[in-house]
Amino acid sequence: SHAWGYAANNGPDKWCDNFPIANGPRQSPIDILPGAASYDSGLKPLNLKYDPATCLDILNNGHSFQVSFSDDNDSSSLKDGPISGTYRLKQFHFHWGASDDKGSEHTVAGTKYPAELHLVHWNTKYASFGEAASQPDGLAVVGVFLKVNLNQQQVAHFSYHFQGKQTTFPNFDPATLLPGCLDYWTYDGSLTTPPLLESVTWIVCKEPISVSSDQMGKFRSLLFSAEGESECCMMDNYRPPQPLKGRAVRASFQ
Ligand SMILES: CC[C@H](CNC(=O)c1ccc(S(N)(=O)=O)cc1)c1ccc2[nH]ccc2c1
Ligand SMILES: [Zn+2]
Repeated sequence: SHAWGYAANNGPDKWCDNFPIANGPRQSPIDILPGAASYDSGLKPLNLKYDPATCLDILNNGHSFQVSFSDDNDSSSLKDGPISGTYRLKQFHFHWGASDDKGSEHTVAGTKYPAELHLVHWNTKYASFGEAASQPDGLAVVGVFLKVNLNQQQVAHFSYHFQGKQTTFPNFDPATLLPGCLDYWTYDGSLTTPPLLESVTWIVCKEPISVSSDQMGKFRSLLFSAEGESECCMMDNYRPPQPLKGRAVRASFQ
């Protein structure tokens, strides 16, 4: 399989070599221009329902760490917002930078946040995540910006893991990662990592959540490398904004 990553030799500028859709018409992330987003009164509030009992494990997959959820029923799911039907939570993960001045994938009028959370959901009109991931309305990802609040307590205790390391992570409630205000921008986009499939309805929250600088330090202590390999800290695992190519960005708020 393709050894894509975020280094100079296998990073975002090289992904088009093995994944030509990288230059497709609905790639993500994008730079969100609030002044150019059109308020759509038809957009409903997000209806997020998460059951901590569905939280399975935490895995360092070599590109980020992801917390996976059992998705054999609707107990952790997303409805309303810009979507129709029910989308089940599959996993969440983060993207972050080597320093607090970068790390988010979406940007807001050029502003980069130190990190970005992605809550990945799939449309239950399809049989599985894998099938949904290849459909234009298959996935819905809720993006939440993280900002550093110097005396903020820990968001969650993710200690460092080698690539491939997996540990149980019982009863984590992802609702604790949501901002108080769920105003959002929405647009049609893609996965932000290979295979870059153009199957994502993006829902990016306007309000960031706060994390401690210690928490950011813990992210940066994660490793891209596997056990026994020369240690390579996991950071700057973000794709830069991609061309909008005429897409509309709608706002759920005025
Ligand atoms: C279909 C892709 C999937 C792996 N990737 C993801 O699940 C994924 C999810 C969200 C985002 S983001 N940053 O946009 O929120 C990026 C990637 C995936 C799943 C099963 C697979 N079997 C073989 C290959 C393979 C790839
Ligand atoms: Zn992501």
